[in-house]
Parts: sequence; structure tokens; C-alpha cells
Amino acid sequence: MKVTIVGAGAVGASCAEYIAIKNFASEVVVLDIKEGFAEGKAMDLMQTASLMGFDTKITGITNDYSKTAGSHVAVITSGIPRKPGMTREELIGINAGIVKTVAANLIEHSPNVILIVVSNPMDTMTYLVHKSTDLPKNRIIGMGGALDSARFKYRLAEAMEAPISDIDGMVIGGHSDTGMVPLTAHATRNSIKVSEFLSEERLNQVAEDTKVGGATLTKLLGTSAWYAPGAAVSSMVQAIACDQKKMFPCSAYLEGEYNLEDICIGVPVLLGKNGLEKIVNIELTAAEKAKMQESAEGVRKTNDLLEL
Ligand SMILES: NC(=O)c1ccc[n+]([C@@H]2O[C@H](COP(=O)([O-])OP(=O)(O)OC[C@H]3O[C@@H](n4cnc5c(N)ncnc54)[C@H](O)[C@@H]3O)[C@@H](O)[C@H]2O)c1
Ligand SMILES: O=C(O)C[C@H](O)C(=O)O
Repeated sequence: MKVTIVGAGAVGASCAEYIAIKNFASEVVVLDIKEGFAEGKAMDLMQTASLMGFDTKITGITNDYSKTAGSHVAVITSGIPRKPGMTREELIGINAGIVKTVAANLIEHSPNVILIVVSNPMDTMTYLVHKSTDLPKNRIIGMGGALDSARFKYRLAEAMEAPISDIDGMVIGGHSDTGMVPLTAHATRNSIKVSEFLSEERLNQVAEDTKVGGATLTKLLGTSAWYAPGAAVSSMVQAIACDQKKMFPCSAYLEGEYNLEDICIGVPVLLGKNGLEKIVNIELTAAEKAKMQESAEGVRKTNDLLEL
């Protein structure tokens, strides 16, 4: 299994590191436009192999897509991250051009590739890849919900003073400060609804903290986060590589599901060897349905800025 990661920056390198440590891929190619940067990151990571006990071969490449040929999965992390005070949507001007070109280059050299889009504004970048390529919809997947759900579980565990492994929960909707829909009514601790342990007010606070999870970290770090994003991508790549049929909320192209059409937005899906193998339809509460529609309106406004 060969995996390519475009963008050897914070998220791309973290993603390569977690994939290698999990030891399920034979080869990870990291490609960046900055001369020597990916080569340096790959060499540094390879020098952890004997210490961390992995056999995955990590190669760094400066902008030569012929070296990505035959990739099963490719992750697009190229583009600029936001700075404190910015929204993800403000990145569209620079990142749209980068994502479109990168996707075309990847597909030219790996026609059967499954693409995972990470660059922000992610739902709109995923939509752009749908509109600008001929790939079928099962081979274009946006990463946002897996990360947002991990942050939701972190916040729930914190509120309940519980170990995170006791918690289950999911965030759907757009990957934006206002568009995320944390499914508080469905979240559980050891299969008991979290509302049994937390007041409505505390649960609302957990949801709000989850939605601004990326902005909170951006303020603390001066740039956006990378460890949890890299880990989230690595789990999705693993689900595809190992044909796990595992459920993640991912940005998927919808054609009527959740009453939405011609949009990419976070919904529960199953990931396996064919990429996005199924969109899972779950029954939402009336409030969740309304939030999902509102979230979609926000994503559409950003999509409207694309020059398609
Ligand atoms: N979807 C998510 O949940 C999520 C999470 C974290 C970050 N992100 C997004 O991921 C992107 C990357 O974030 P980061 O922190 O790694 O940024 P970064 O600046 O650390 O890395 C980006 C890398 O992309 C490279 N690059 C730029 N243009 C390129 C091109 N045309 N071809 C190849 N490489 C190119 C840069 O040289 C740089 O090394 C940002 O847009 C950020 O907002 C999304
Ligand atoms: O917050 C960001 O801009 C990066 C990413 O989307 C995140 O949620 O960490």
C-alpha cells in the first residue's frame, strides 16, 4: 500500500509520522513545493524508524509527481493555515488554486487514487475536487469530522472527569467555527447518554467548545493544530488500507442524503478499500436537522466563491 501526502508542513508530517508508527503502509511519499523540505522531513522521520519500530519507507520529494505514481491513497494538506483571528473560509483565495492543481497532478500519475482532502476551507476544497476532476464520489473524501469528533470526546471527558476511552460521540456538518453539529443527544459514556451525567447548560458549553476547537488551538499556537489532524487522517487512511469498514464523519458529496444536494459536508460514512463505501443515514432530532441545514447554507456561501 503506497500513500502520498502532499504538503510536508505541520499536518502532512504529523500524518506521515502516525501512518508510519501504525506500520500498515509499505510506503509513504511526502511531496512539497518547497525545495528540499519534504526530503528533510522524510529523512528525519526515517531516523525515528529504529526507535519507534516501524518498517514503512518514507520518501520526500520536491514537486515531482512521477514519484507518486501508483498511490492507493493520497492526502492533500498543501496550502496555507490560518492565523489567530482568521476563519478557515478566508483561506479560499490561495488554497483553491493549490488544491485544484495538486488533485489534477495526483490523478494524472495515480488514476485509481482515493483522495483525502484536508486543506481548508475543507468542505469547499472537497467540493472543488469533485467539480474539477472526474473521480467518482467514493474516491473523494474530506477530513474534518474525525478530528472534530475527537475534540468533542475530549471535551465530554473533561466535563465528566471521565477517561476518554469511556466516551463515544460524533460531530457532523461543516468543518467551520459555526457550522459543526456535535451530536450531544447521541453521545454516550459506556452506552449511557451523556445527558444522564451533564446538565443541558454544561452540554451546550461542551458543544460550543468543540465548535471552536480549531480556533482555540490557533490562538494558543499562532498557527493551526497538527497532531490531532494528523492522527485523524492516519485513522482514515488505515481504515481504507486495511478495509476496516469503519465509521467516520467525513465530508462527502451528497445527492439527497440528509435532504442535501450538490454539496460536500460532514456526514457519517463507512471507509473501506473502495474509499467512501457508504453514507450512513442516522435519524437526527428536529434541532439537529435544522442545524445541519443551517450549516449547509454556510458551506454553500463559501462554495459560491469558487470559480468553477
Ligand atoms: N481539515 C482539517 O481538519 C484540517 C486540520 C488542520 C489543518 N488543516 C489545513 O491543512 C492545511 C495545511 O496546514 P499546515 O498546518 O500543515 O500548514 P503548513 O504551512 O505547515 O504546511 C503546508 C505545506 O504546504 C506546502 N505547499 C504549499 N503549496 C503547495 C503546492 N502547490 N504543492 C505542494 N506543497 C505545497 C507548503 O510548502 C507547506 O510546507 C491548511 O490549509 C490548514 O488550514 C485542515
Ligand atoms: O482550525 C484550523 O484552521 C485548522 C483545522 O481546521 C482544525 O480544526 O484544527
